[in-house]
Formats: sequence, C-alpha cells, structure tokens
Amino acid sequence: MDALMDAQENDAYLSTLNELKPTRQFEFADPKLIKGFAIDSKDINDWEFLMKSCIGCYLFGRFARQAGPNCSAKWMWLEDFFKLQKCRSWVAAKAAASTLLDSYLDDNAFAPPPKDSSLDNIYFELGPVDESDIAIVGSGINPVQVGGGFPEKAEESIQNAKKLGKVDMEPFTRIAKALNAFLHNNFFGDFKKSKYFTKFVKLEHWYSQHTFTEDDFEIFRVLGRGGFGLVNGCRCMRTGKVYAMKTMDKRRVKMNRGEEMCKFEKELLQLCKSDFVLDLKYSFFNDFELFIIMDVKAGGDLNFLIQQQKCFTKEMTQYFLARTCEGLQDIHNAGWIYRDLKPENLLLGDDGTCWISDLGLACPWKEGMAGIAGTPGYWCPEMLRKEPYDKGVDFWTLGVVLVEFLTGTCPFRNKAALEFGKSKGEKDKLLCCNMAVLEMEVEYDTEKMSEDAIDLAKKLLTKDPKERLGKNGIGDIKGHKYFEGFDWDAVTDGSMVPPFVPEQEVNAADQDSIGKFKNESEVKEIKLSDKDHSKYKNFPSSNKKAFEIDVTGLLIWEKSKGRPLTATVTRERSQTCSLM
Ligand SMILES: Nc1ncnc2c1ncn2[C@@H]1O[C@H](COP(=O)(O)OP(=O)(O)OP(=O)(O)O)[C@@H](O)[C@H]1O
Repeated sequence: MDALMDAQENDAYLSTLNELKPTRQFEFADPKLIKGFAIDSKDINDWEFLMKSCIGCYLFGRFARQAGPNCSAKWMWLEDFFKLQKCRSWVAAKAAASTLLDSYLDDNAFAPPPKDSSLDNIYFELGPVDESDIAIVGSGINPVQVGGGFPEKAEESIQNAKKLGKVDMEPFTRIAKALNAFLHNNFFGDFKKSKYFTKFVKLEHWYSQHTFTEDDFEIFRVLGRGGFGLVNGCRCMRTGKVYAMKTMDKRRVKMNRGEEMCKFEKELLQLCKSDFVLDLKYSFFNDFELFIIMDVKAGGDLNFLIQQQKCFTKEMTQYFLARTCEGLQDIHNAGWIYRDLKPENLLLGDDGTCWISDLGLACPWKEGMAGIAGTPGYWCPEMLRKEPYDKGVDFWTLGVVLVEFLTGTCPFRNKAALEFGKSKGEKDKLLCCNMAVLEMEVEYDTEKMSEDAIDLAKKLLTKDPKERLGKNGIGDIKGHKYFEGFDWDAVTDGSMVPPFVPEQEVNAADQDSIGKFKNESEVKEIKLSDKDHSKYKNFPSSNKKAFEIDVTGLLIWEKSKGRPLTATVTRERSQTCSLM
C-alpha cells in the first residue's frame, strides 16, 4: 500500500472516531406489519419490558419531559436513581444520593428543569409493577410528592454512608418502585398513543427481524493482526458507532485446529460482564470467515506503547496493573482462566483506560487441567512441567508484565534468559526461554525497579504455584506494599483519572508492517467440509443491550441535530424504500 493511500485510510478512520456519522438509515417494515407486531407482542405492551430497554427508557424520558412536571420530575428522579445504582464507591454513591434528596425529596426544592438527557444507557430492573408500592406517592409536598417517611429514611442512609462504607439503598429502591408504579398507572396509556412509542415499536420490530452480518459494517484500516486474521476498525452503518472487527479465516483456524479457541473466545466475551474486559457486541460468519465485533480501543495495545515509551512510570504501571488485576478477578469469578496475559493483549482506550482483550486462550477451569497455552516467555513453570494448573498461571504472567512495564523487556525473552538457557546446554531460542522460566532467578534492574516493585515481582514470579502471591485472590496483590497509598476503590468504580491519555492519532503500526500472513497460499488450499461449517452453528450472536445503547446514542445525536423523530425510511412489501 502506498503512503498516500495509507494516510487517506488513517484520516478516514480518525474522522469516524471523532464524529458519529451514520451512513445508512434504518429501513422499517410496512406500517401494517409493525402495527400487527405492536398489537400481538406481549412484550411491547409491557411496562417492565419498556423499562428494561435503554431505547424504551430514553423515549419514555423524551415523552415525560413534555408531559408536565407531575411526570417529568418523577422520571428525572428515576434517571438520577439509575446513576446512584451505578456508583461503585460509597463516596460517589453518597454524592449521587444527596442529589436525589436535595433536588427532589426536600419540601423546599423546585424540580430541576427538564433538560434533554444525554444518557444512552439507562434501564431498570425493578420487577413487575406492584400497586401497593404507590401508597407513598402523593402524600409529600416535595417535587416528586413522596411521603410516608421515605425522604427522612433516605436522609438517614446518606448520614450513615461513611460509617457503613455504603449507602443503604433500601429507601431509594422503595421510592424508585413507587415512582415506577405511579408512572405506569398514570402515563403509560398516553405514552402508547405518542410518536415515541411508535418509534420504540419500529426499532424493536427491526431488531427482531434483523440478523447482523458483515454488510452492516463499513471497514476501515487494519489495527492489528491476530493468529487467524486481521483486526480492522469498522463502523456500524445504521448507528454510526465505531467498533473493532476481528476476522478469523475458517481455513486458517482449521489448519491450526483452533475451532475450540474461537468458540471459547466468543463464549467468554459474551459471558464476562466486566468493566475491565472487552465484551462481545456481535458475532457472525460467512462461508470463509468468522467475525467478532467489539469496542474499538483506539489507544493501541500496551506493547505498542512500551515500544514508543521504552518503559512506563510507576503511576502508569500501578494503574495498568490494577485494572488488569480487576479484569482477571472478573474472569476468575466467572470460573475461567485467561492464560494469555501479555502487553499486546492489553488495549488502551482513547480515554487512557486499559482493557483485557483477546480471550482466545481463555477457558473454563477444570480440576486437573494441564497443557501449554499462551505465548513463549509468558508460560509459567507448572505449565512447562506439564503439571495441572489453576488461576495461578495468570498471577505468574502478571509478574512478567510488571517487569516488562517497568523495564521495557520481558524477563524471559531477553539476553539474560538466552544466555542462561545456553549455559544449561540449550541451543534453540524457545528452549532457552523455557529453561529460564523453569530455573533462572531473574536479576532485577534496580535503576528501573524500586525495592517494592522487585518484591512484588519476586512474589508473583515464584516458581511454586502454591507459594505464589495471588493464591488467596487478588486481595494479596492489592495489599502489597507496592500499592501502598494507591486508591483501589477509584479503580474499581472507574473514577481514577488515567495517568496517561494517548494522542488522538492512529496508535497502531502502519498497515504494511502489520502486514500479510506468510502462509496465505497454504491456507487457500484447505477445503472446508459441512462438518467444519457445522462447528460454528452457535457462533452468531448479538448483544441486545449494545444495540440499544448505540441506537439511543443515535437518537440523542439526531435530537441534537434537530432531526424529527418520525423521519424514517420504510421498506414497502415491494422491497423499495420510501421516506415516511
Ligand atoms: N478491540 C480492539 N481495538 C483496537 N485494536 C484491537 C482490538 N482488538 C485487537 N486489536 C489489535 O489487533 C491485535 C490482534 O488482536 P488479538 O490479540 O485479539 O488477535 P489474536 O488472534 O487473538 O492474536 P494472538 O495471535 O496474539 O493470539 C491486538 O494486539 C491489537 O493491536
């Protein structure tokens, strides 16, 4: 690829990252079909279903804002209650709870004006409407008319937050249930007659009929190369949302017997709900390829960053390590082990957060599990000794990446490891590396690593897994003196300001050096049988919540551009499109 083309593709990718630009409109079915769907579908007519949907909540929020203060104040209280539910530390929760109290539950308060919502991810799991909940609405003289002693109980729970280390959610949840029931009883009927509900039905119907394929995405430049194919930036054309598309050539997968890896990667991406691990948005296949769509992390991988910066500061190392620990904990809690921790697999968001990606080698943990998996230099001793292993493999690699972050080199892939291997009679590089993992005591660079960092590395790089730090969980690591004074709560609740924010540029090698696969012609020779294809029958999936969030983002964007809610394209029975 010539330099000009490379530059043009970089520009196209960067401009998609910076601006929401949907390039294809939703095509809705014939209005008669949609009407039929609205009448027949039990879900669509159910308030609880509406409240569980981000699109439903956003559209009800638009309706509520123009339905008068009796509706808007109560709904906006619920929106702020949603923010309270999301807080992970008591400090953040106390602040969010105080907003609910001061702005809506105080007799002297005036409800805040109903300004547009910019929240694309609100939804509620409040259960079925319970009429008895309503009793506490109407008796108060505050903006949401809540009485029954609940404003006082909410105040008490805020006062006790510090002592308890949490905000007692009970009074807030009771109020939320009461307002939820009130809005259902008094406003759901009118909402169902509004254009907002029509839009909701159309979108639900569209989703129920649609199967995502590669035709839904526009592809941009290559961001990285994986074992079975390339990773590109891409954009979902209807919502304008930018993602990363990982493509895996089924023939290359077959050649490397990687079918199970692809299956596990997709399964864990789908299963693991973590703020530290990339999750799956959509997956699908065609005759030759498997596709995984996930969030794009535009800051590049940490290996790329190490190459640029040579090594990381203590602040960066602590932050990256802490987020990685939290992600590993979520994976372990799901009953899986990760097995492939290395800087290439830690991706940096454009905001500086780092994320565990590439779950291809992760698998559900089973007693007695053994066998080599991962990357040379990051394999742990028990794997090389062919012994059974457990989550301790991930703590070993955490030690490896700690050294790599602070010194810029992997301690078992450097000159010292090579020389150690040679001194033990090994000739091959890989065997030298393995010998170093098994027997070499790492010599730490005291100019780049503090005493505490060395102590942590030594404890993680303990060759006997029974003695290794982490055997009792990540609490062992959190409590190590390398992290003295470090605010783990701020990492857990996402409030820590990342110590490094990447430049808004293409943080990836140029496309030619990411390059092509060496054995392309060999791969083309591989024939795929029906049996091969049948291995992927459960591969396609779509994450409805992700779809809802993207569509809500689109609706918010359209509102900010002054676009009318009803302007949509309808697909007639004849399959031609027209504007409604
Ligand atoms: N979501 C993403 N956002 C941005 N870049 C990504 C994303 N996912 C992957 N990449 C880039 O593509 C590279 C390869 O992706 P990944 O590691 O998932 O592939 P793989 O087939 O599992 O690779 P490996 O052979 O290392 O196991 C990453 O190192 C990273 O540079």
